[in-house]
Formats: sequence, C-alpha cells, structure tokens
Amino acid sequence: MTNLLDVQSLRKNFGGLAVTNNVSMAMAPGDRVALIGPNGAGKTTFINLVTGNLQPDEGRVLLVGEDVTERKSAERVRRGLVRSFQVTRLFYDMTPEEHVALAVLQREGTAGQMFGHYARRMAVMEEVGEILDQLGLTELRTLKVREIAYGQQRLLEIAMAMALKPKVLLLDEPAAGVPQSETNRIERALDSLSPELAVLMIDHDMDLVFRFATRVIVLAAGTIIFDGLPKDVTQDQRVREAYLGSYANAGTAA
Ligand SMILES: Nc1ncnc2c1ncn2[C@@H]1O[C@H](COP(=O)(O)OP(=O)(O)OP(=O)(O)O)[C@@H](O)[C@H]1O
Repeated sequence: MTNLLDVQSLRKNFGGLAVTNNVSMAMAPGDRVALIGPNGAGKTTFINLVTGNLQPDEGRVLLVGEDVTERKSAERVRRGLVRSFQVTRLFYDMTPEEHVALAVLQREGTAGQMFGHYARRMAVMEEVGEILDQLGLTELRTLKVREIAYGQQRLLEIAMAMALKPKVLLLDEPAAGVPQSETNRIERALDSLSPELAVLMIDHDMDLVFRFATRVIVLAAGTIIFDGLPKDVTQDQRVREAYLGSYANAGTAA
C-alpha cells in the first residue's frame, strides 16, 4: 500500500544549527500519530517543511507517492495535505457557517462564486451543515465567531480543515488554551475524523496524546529518537534523557 505521507531524510539548518537533522517518517491511512518533543526540538520546523511553509536543504516529501517537495503549500493543500487553521486567522465578524462554506469553496476553486448557481449553493450549504454537525457546532452556526467560546473556535479550525477533504491532517496543539471542561469536545471531534485519514498531531498535553495516538514520534534536537507505540515511549531511555524525566511518569496506563 502506498503511504499517504512519506518524508525522506529531511534536513534544515538555521545558521549553523541543524534544526531538522535527517528526519524520515511515513504515515498510512488510519494512522493517528502524535509528534512530541521538548521545547525547541524542531517540531514546528518539521511541520513547516512538510506543509511547504519552509523549504528543506535536503530530503523529499511525498504525498500519496508524488514528490511535492518543490510544490507550494496551496498546491499541497489541493492534493490533500491540510494543516488545521489557527484561531488567530478566523474572521471574528463572520459565522462558523460562512467560514466552513469558504473552505468548501476554496477546495473547489470557486471562492467568490457562492451565489452564482442556486443548486450549487444548496449543495455547498448541505455539506457545510454536515461538517458543522460532525463537530457539534450546528447550534452556533449563525453566531459571530467573536460570540463563541475559544474551545468552539478551535473546533471551527478543525471543521475548516475537514472541509478541505484532507488525506493527511496536521494538527498543531488542537487543545492548547482550551479550558479543561471543553477538551472532551476536542477529543470527540478527533474521534469523529474519518478512519481513512492519516492524522499527525503536535501536542504537549500528554493525557491527550495518550488518548489519541496509536503511535508516538519523539523529536529531540532535530532528530527522531523514538517512533513506536505509546505504551513504550515513557520507558524509552533516550526519551527519558531528552525530557530529563519531566514526562517520564505520564500516561503509563495508556
Ligand atoms: N526561522 C528561524 N530562524 C532561526 N532559527 C529558528 C527559526 N525557526 C526556528 N528556529 C530555531 O530552531 C529550533 C527549533 O524550533 P521549533 O520552533 O521548530 O521547535 P519546537 O519543537 O516546535 O518548539 P516548541 O515546542 O517550543 O514550539 C529552535 O532552536 C529555534 O530557535
């Protein structure tokens, strides 16, 4: 089976520092991978290299077997490599319904033509309704984003990513800043993602990581030091050393 994402020997230097140092990993349909590592380990840089926000000095990124290393981010998105939107990029005077509709139209390359054809408009709004329903946002669909809670804004980021019909979804700390009382909604949203999708999530919340991931990758100083099952990660000597014990006792029940 062709991997959905295949990252081969990526390298990126900033000045003299190897921030991504010969990193290789692959993801198949259904994978739920958590990418963790101490602060400054190179997680964000790695994601930026995968999405095309940064160009690697060496190495390749393959999406469903196609080499996309030279492709711009927008072209990678069209091919199914989607990073969740950031709350800071939402429009606070627009509604969740409008945001998701824009994402559907962007996917189809028809943004700006929403009101052109009645039948098409109905089909778009039906799809928007299904996505908002999947993420439990139906009741809020016509409120302004500024009127909805932060946790629900973060669900909207995931809804917009879903509207782009990803094959590979990259989630950057989806529950960061969300009050504890609302994190179960984020978890339910993650559970409801299509089983065909490959999902890579960066997060510092080890409880969330252990509930979500079927595989954990640990980056330290730009290098993958662990790629395996969640149950094994806290016992790994290199991981323990990288964290100096800070997470070593977390999630052993996973
Ligand atoms: N544009 C840049 N120019 C120079 N150095 C950079 C740049 N971006 C990141 N770095 C450096 O690369 C290293 C890795 O940073 P990165 O943000 O990828 O780590 P991270 O694992 O995402 O960290 P955190 O968990 O704190 O977000 C850090 O030492 C950082 O200072």
